Amino acid sequence: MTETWIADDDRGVRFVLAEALRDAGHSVREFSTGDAVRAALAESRPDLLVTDVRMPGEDGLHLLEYLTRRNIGPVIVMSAYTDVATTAAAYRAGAADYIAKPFDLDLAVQAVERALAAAREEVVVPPTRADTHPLLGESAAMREVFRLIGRVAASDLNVLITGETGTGKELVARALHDESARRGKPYVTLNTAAIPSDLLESELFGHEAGAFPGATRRHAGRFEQAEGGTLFLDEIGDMPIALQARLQRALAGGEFYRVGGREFMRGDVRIVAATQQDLDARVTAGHFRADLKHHLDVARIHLPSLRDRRDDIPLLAKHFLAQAATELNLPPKRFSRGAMKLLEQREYPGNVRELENLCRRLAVIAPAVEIQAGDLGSLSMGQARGTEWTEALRLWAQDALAQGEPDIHNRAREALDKTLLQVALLANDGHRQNAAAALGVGRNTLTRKLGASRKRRPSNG
Ligand SMILES: Nc1ncnc2c1ncn2[C@@H]1O[C@H](COP(=O)(O)OP(=O)(O)OP(=O)(O)O)[C@@H](O)[C@H]1O
Repeated sequence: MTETWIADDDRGVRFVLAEALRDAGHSVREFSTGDAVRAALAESRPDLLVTDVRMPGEDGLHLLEYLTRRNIGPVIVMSAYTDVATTAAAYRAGAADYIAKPFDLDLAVQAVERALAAAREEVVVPPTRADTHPLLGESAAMREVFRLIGRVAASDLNVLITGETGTGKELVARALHDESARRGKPYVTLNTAAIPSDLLESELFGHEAGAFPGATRRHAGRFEQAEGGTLFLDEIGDMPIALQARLQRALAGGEFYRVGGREFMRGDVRIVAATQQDLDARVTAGHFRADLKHHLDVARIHLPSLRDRRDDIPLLAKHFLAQAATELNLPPKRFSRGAMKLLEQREYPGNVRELENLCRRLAVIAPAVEIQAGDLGSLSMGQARGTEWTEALRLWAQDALAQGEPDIHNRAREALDKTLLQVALLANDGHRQNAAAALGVGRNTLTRKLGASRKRRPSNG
């Protein structure tokens, strides 16, 4: 039987709503304050809570926040205050529905049934594997990573994920959570490098109202939000040393307190941390606490760079190209042999992320169904990475010659002119004189070339 709790200081409201819900087959418990609900939560959990907003002691919105953070619910808020601020605050805090008082009993019971049905649906529909595990790879190095994920996920150990930028550390963290017993509980992330250091502490541990200027309300930190689940700390190597000390104490003692707070909080959170930096070297240099590293680095998963697993490039490239076509609603494309060869040889300082971005751009920019090495070349030029574009040009020419295409030199020159002109005009807001100066050619030359590429276009297309 569904257990529904009602919190309202108005006895009359509690009574009629409880009776209506019992008639509808619910087991109902009634509470006159938010504090009483909190106390009862120590022993059991409701399937659903209906709560008033204004009650003596803890109000309904705080109660709602408390339950949402712990994944208890759904919660329906009812109130005589139907102003936008109160209603919006309730939804923002995770309310499943908002009932205005006085209410129609039948409609209230329907709202309860609806919220319960939606919550059941959320639990029943399992995410497909494709959604949760987009981690691809066939290379020996990646197969070893998959094996490690499987083994480590089943344990409850803290994990340190290492690897260069864009190698998939975040995907691995997510996979560790999804494959663990904590799946279904919160997965919360905090990027240490993306948040100003003076805000990091309250982001991580939360703060009490009035803890510092601007802290108007109590705020739950990521630690609390992740209760029962996984907390992913990205770029942990950048964490300021003072905060490292606090994190270390929280991990060692299993306890922490909010900024400006006195009450110790106990947390059951698994920590997965990631870094692109050599954490051992940072410890030696005195930038990272050895004891904290010891707590985070219980199990380690290292992600190889893309240059160390080039045999994964075709699989990844085809996947990203198809994905971009679907997402951007474009016709599907494929790589020519020359283009794929170039992709496999190219350098990727940004690793898989760079390959992904490149494939997305090709999905948009390449003119034909089959992507040629030349299409890649025109992208590489803009990246100004050494002689990469001449390499692309070389492969394009090889491709074109092998297929017996005529007039190669003219086409290459035209492509070169057109690309340079477009880039220069774009960079100079269409101002021809400035564009010409930037390219190091006279204005007349630019005008002639512009005219030439315009004139040639109809006969080409
Ligand atoms: N093995 C993989 N299979 C499919 N996609 C991948 C793989 N590895 C990385 N990606 C994709 O590459 C991009 C970068 O991955 P992710 O953000 O996980 O890297 P990261 O190592 O956390 O990077 P950073 O250190 O810069 O934060 C994402 O879009 C991700 O989906």
